Amino acid sequence: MDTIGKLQTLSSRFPTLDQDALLEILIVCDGDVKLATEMLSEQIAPLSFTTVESENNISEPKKDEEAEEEYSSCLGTTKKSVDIHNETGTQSLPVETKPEPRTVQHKVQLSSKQTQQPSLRIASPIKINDIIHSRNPTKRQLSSPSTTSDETKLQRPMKKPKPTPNLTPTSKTTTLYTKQEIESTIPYIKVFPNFLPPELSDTILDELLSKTATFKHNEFYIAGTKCKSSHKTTIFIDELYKDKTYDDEFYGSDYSSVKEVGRGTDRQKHYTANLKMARFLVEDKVNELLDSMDNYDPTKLKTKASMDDYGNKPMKYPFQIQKNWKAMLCVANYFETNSQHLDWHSDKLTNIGPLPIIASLTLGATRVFRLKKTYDNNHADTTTEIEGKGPKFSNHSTIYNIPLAHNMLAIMMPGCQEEYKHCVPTLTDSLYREHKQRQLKSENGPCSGLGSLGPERAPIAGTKRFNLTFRMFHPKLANKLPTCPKCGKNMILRRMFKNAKTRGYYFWMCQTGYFGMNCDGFYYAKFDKINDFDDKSEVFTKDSRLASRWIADDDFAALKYLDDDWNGSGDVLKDEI
Ligand SMILES: O=C(O)CCC(=O)C(=O)O
Ligand SMILES: [Fe+2]
Repeated sequence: MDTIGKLQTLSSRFPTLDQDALLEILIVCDGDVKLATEMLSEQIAPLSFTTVESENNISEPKKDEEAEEEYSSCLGTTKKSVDIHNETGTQSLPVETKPEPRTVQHKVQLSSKQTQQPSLRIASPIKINDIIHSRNPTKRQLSSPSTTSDETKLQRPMKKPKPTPNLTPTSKTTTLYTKQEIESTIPYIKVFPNFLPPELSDTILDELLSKTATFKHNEFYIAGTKCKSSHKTTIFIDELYKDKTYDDEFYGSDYSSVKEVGRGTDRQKHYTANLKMARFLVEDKVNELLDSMDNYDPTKLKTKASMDDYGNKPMKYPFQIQKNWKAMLCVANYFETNSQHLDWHSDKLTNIGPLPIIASLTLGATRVFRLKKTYDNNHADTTTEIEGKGPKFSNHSTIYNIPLAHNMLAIMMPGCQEEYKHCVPTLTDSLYREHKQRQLKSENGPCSGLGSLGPERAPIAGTKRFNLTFRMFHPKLANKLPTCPKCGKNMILRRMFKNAKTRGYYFWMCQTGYFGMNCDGFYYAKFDKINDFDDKSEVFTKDSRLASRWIADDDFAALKYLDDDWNGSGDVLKDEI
């Protein structure tokens, strides 16, 4: 059965859970529908519940508290339902977290064998209300017919409930509306509303609307199963770089089969004159940001550096591009309808290198861009035991929503791909309603320039939204990637993140291993010369003492282990994949 089929099976069994949540649990269960069903059943098996949603509920505006509740449940659905936890996860403005100033950590180290204690899985029961409130109109179409009636009783096979000795926290959801809120909460994001001259943004939008036929769905693999992305993409590339090798991640996929629909075909376009103009403005903005920081200087580095150690200017990170950032490539995403979405991911580093900058410009309808830390820094225990499957990684970090409006530039700065994952969720009716209400409340207020979901900012586009993601091929990685010492195939670049002891080490793994095949070819990444473009030394090594590591300044769990010895990949592949 393909993944879509598996999702449909799960959806018919658990019609109250949304597609993102089901997909995530399917991934956790390695594509095993039976296991996913068992896990979900364990949580809701003892329950017999009544769904109360009626057709009227979908279109009629709700009272504030109701909308708030549904909105936050809806936003939190992914995490909540995947981890099967029961908190409502509502968190409203103002944002309360203030990030630490960022600093640099660059560590080359030798250490003793790493040991990891798997922890026990602690599950909490689902609350019926959560299930009911997490329902949304989009899921309705995927639900079994019995759920579409006004009042339906769903009876699960009776199973003895498992004792729940401890409640594991769930993800909260917070929506960030203003530049100040966004940038002070997520230090790796910079936003610039109304970025392009208005005529240019409208002209490019027109141009893209006339090119929609060149956008295609991406194909990718989950647990060995071929899937098709819900949204579509196309590629604009600088003529100068059209022959560069780049891997399939630019198509939203890691898998080589996508090459056939991608490189060298009608999906690869040259920048048009207007896009070139936008590109240059984006480059100028990124370089302005880079120029406002000091270049990385290891001599200034202390055990734990902080921005203040260098005066007022923050220092760039060690392996990031230090200057002259170029938007050589633009992967354009196209969301035609509100239900088209992009699942949780971090953009792959293979060609763009460690600590990359990705600048994304939204044109057309406003959609929510969602971010969440890649690991859970508030809970030391990031693994849970899944029966018969060993320890699994879990993450209850806050989910942040950023509504991206027409002509808004969002720059993912160095560290964003390493520390956060992101997605564009389906725009449900409830999510839309909630944002409309907030927009009305804040008209002429501090959020007036931001946060209006839907087509209002660019009526011509209707629900259509384009997102241009500008990227730079890393000069050291664009032409020459390491090949697998075992099978000779290409390798992909990743960073360890699941375990605080090893978090931050970059490594190369055989791309076939990533797709569940046998090859476990592995190198550490060696980036000490990555910004010396004349240097010809390799960017990989077998010697763990030369391995390159970057740890975020607020990652105290990992910083604690900074000086520990660690000498080997050990079970890295098993742990990290
Ligand atoms: O559409 C967006 O805002 C995000 C696009 C994205 O994450 C990607 O292209 O990798
Ligand atoms: Fe992305």
